[in-house]
Amino acid sequence: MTETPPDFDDAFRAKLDDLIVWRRDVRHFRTDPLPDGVLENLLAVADKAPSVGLSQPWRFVLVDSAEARAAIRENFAQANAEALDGYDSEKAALYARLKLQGLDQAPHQLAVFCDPDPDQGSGLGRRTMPETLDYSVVGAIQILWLAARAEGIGLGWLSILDPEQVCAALDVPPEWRFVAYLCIGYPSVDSDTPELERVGWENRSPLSDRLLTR
Ligand SMILES: Cc1cc2c(cc1C)N(C[C@H](O)[C@H](O)[C@H](O)COP(=O)(O)O)c1[nH]c(=O)[nH]c(=O)c1N2
Repeated sequence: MTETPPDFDDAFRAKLDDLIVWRRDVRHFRTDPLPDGVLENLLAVADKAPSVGLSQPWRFVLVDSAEARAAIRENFAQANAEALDGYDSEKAALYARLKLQGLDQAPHQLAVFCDPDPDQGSGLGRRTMPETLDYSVVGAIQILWLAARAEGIGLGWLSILDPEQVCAALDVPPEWRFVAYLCIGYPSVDSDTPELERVGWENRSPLSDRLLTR
């Protein structure tokens, strides 16, 4: 343990802002795998994320088998078809054209779960808000996302899935809660603008829409 922090100067802060601006949800990947050990190093970085009561409730499952990946693809196809049914006219036509996953190209795929009652942390900080465990898992994913982008590696979050089917397909402990399915690899497209904005699905709104003062 050391008490003397590194010097985070203006140049660092400018680069950090670039990293945050260029972090993208990636759906288009090159198929070449990451060099050995790179993904494990990124997970070790994500493992330093803050967590309620220092409980580290995230559970990572590397999805490598063709059988498991096929089950996820089938799950997505079903969930995406049902999602499409929820739109009509032009929005449905646009939704049908969206690419919302990188399952066919991403060389690495990671399912992320939350342990809903980890011994670690002894319950600290979560009695009134047990959902802070899931919040902690999402925080670890955000750190993984930025750490990957800093290496020029893309990450795409896929949630258009039936969570129970994901748990069954990956044969995880029944109490684990599914949080995210992540496609990881080198992006074949880079942009400082979200894809949903580029294709005309949605635009970002000003922060003032979300900021209240009391
Ligand atoms: C919890 C959660 C869940 C999802 C997403 C994100 C998050 C945070 N996103 C990505 C999302 O569409 C993307 O973050 C926004 O469009 C903003 O784009 P950038 O991430 O800035 O590129 C996402 N993208 C996608 O193509 N399929 C999906 O199922 C999901 N699901």
